[in-house]
Amino acid sequence: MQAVHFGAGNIGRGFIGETLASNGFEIHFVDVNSTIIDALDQRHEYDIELAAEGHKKIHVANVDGINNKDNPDKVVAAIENTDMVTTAIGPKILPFIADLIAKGISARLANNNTQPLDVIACENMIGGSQFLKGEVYKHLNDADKQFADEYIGFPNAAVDRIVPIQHHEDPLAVSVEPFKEWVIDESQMKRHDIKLDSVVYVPDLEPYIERKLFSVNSGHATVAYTGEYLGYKTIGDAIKDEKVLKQLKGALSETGDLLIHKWHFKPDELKAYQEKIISRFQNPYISDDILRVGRTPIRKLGYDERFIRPIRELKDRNLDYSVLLDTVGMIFTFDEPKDSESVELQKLLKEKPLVDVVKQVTGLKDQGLIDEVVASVENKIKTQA
Ligand SMILES: NC(=O)c1ccc[n+]([C@@H]2O[C@H](COP(=O)([O-])OP(=O)(O)OC[C@H]3O[C@@H](n4cnc5c(N)ncnc54)[C@H](O)[C@@H]3O)[C@@H](O)[C@H]2O)c1
Ligand SMILES: O=P(O)(O)OC[C@@H](O)[C@@H](O)[C@H](O)[C@H](O)CO
Repeated sequence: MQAVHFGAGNIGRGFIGETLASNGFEIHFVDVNSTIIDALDQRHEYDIELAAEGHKKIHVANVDGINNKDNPDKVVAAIENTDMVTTAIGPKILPFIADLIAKGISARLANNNTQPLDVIACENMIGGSQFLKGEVYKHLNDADKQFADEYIGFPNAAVDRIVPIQHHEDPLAVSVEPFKEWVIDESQMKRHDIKLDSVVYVPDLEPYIERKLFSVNSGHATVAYTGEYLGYKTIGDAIKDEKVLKQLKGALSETGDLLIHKWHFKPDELKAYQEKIISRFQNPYISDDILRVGRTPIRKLGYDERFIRPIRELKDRNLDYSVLLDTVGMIFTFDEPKDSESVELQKLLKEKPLVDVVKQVTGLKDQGLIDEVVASVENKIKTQA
């Protein structure tokens, strides 16, 4: 079995690569980072280390690397014959790889390759694979689209494993937390004979992706933005501060209420899930930078993202969202010169009235909520000064 995986970064090598390799796949990693791609192509193997007592090593073999900037035709040829396509490159990058996937689909039609294929976006976003499908279809003609409708699936997925930015001499080495969870929407698949061991297949992904995004990611981001606001640099240091832990627990309590009301998760099971998440953030074997977890704040302030969506949906149900709103105020103070979206957000705040920036980045139309976000930001700017 062959897989083409876009994004040989932290989660790509540290989780998707591990899972595909342990299921017997030969993996063609596609990336624009020539250091990583050259090393994969020369060595055909790498090691993952578990960030836990014992530091267990997992060996991944049968891999190579293709640089899509230098060798786009090689990527298309790989897709033409592959059994699976996966991505972990970041939601905003998906549109930039869509044309290559489209060319791969056209090549399958030209060669009459009617073996069904699933393209699975493993990104932190709701509806990631279906979003990618929309981008891919922009590059297909009518015949290609008809072929893709029949043979190419874009099943949404949720992936969960904390993989911080890596600092090793070996560019391929990757240290990951032991916890891992990969869930795929079975109803959107075309290639039903491939069922990966250790992956959970569900008939409807929505409850799972919302539970993941609004627990792990809303919580993680709450620690990052509260921690940064209080002057911390890492998640591990920030979460030791009682104020940060209280903010995290408050945020999880609010998103938990939403998940229970909307999806009927059992309160006891959700509580255990949340407690596990808190302990994962406290893992002493991981050093995760606030800069990474808080990265791309404009994306994280999006309408369907980890703060604004639960806030909107809690408001619709007359439930409390005060801690989430308070945290949103702190996101606007996230001032990190190394993060281009943080720089852009700070620039917007200098150039435009606050209310316009809030409307632009959150996409909110509800004037009451817009006013509440503005008040929260003003409060945070005032108390920070
Ligand atoms: N790291 C985690 O803990 C984690 C966990 C779950 C999900 N995710 C999600 O996985 C995705 C990737 O995150 P990451 O932490 O691995 O990021 P990362 O920066 O480590 O990896 C992204 C990789 O994509 C590559 N890339 C960028 N533009 C590209 C392009 N045009 N073509 C090909 N490759 C390109 C980069 O060079 C990089 O190697 C994100 O959506 C993230 O939300 C991350
Ligand atoms: O990847 P992002 O920027 O959407 O979110 C940052 C972290 O919260 C995220 O990468 C987590 O580590 C991951 O989602 C854990 O599964």
